[in-house]
Amino acid sequence: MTAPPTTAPSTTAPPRVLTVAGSDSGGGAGIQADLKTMLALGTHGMSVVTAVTAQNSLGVQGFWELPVEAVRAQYRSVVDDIGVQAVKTGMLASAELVETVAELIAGTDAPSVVDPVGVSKHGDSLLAASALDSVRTKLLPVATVATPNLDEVAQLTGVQVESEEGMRRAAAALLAYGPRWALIKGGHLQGDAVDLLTDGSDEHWLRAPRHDNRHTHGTGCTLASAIASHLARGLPVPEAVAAAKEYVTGAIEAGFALGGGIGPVDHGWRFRDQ
Ligand SMILES: Nc1ncnc2c1ncn2[C@@H]1O[C@H](COP(=O)(O)OP(=O)(O)O)[C@@H](O)[C@H]1O
Ligand SMILES: Cc1ncc(COP(=O)(O)OP(=O)(O)O)c(N)n1
Repeated sequence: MTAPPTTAPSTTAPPRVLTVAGSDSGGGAGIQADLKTMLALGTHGMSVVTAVTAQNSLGVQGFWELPVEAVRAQYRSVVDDIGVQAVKTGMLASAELVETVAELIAGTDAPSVVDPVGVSKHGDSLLAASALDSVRTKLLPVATVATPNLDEVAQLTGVQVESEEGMRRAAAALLAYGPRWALIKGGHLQGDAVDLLTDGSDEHWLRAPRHDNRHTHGTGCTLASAIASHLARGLPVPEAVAAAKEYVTGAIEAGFALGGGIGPVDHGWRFRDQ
């Protein structure tokens, strides 16, 4: 009789991506959006939960932060054993959590996508005002790509954007805090959905048709996780961002109604029947 194999035959593991973010009970944004995006893009998603929100299509009804030790322990569990090829951050809630996560990322040898989540689409604050300075001085300096929307970049830099030229000024102001690349998302402007990616010398304008669909909950989380997924697959930043933009544009076009308010983008749009 032959002995059973001691290990199962293994297939190659997909690239590993870690999201450090808040949970969205409604499943459209936060950790849930990140993990769905990672799966859709062929990567193995892992999570460090920073806060738990009670959230649905109508807004955020409440949130609870996790203790710093719980965030640190989740991060160490994943990174020390499994390892990561890219990290994405989202809702970090407080100055203490921002500083902890910045320190953890600084000690990790992987590219990072920092989505400096401030306020949800419904206007609910997800980051304490007292944490803004920690985002500027601790988190942005360790980011490979920082992906603020227009409200977030205005809060962080003081630059109010009303035009594509304004996006250039906002990107320059953001880069002064130290991220390698700035991706300024113009989703809240009129006309085409135009984003600017720049490292201060290279400039890439990403343009997509605006989809007139109110079900856009989770756009920012989805874009940032898609960028992290493509970075983990080994794409350079401009290519990773272009591929992520294509994915989020399809997800927005396919966004669907759920509940009585703003429904989610469709993370599975590429798998649906035509
Ligand atoms: N209605 C839309 N149609 C197509 N693309 C959009 C639309 N709204 C936002 N986008 C794009 O979605 C991505 C996320 O942007 P945005 O919605 O501004 O982020 P956030 O969720 O952080 O506010 C960007 O690439 C932006 O250009
Ligand atoms: C838990 C949690 N994290 C982040 C957000 C913001 O997500 P975003 O992708 O910017 O989408 P909108 O909320 O603006 O639609 C969130 N709502 N919840």
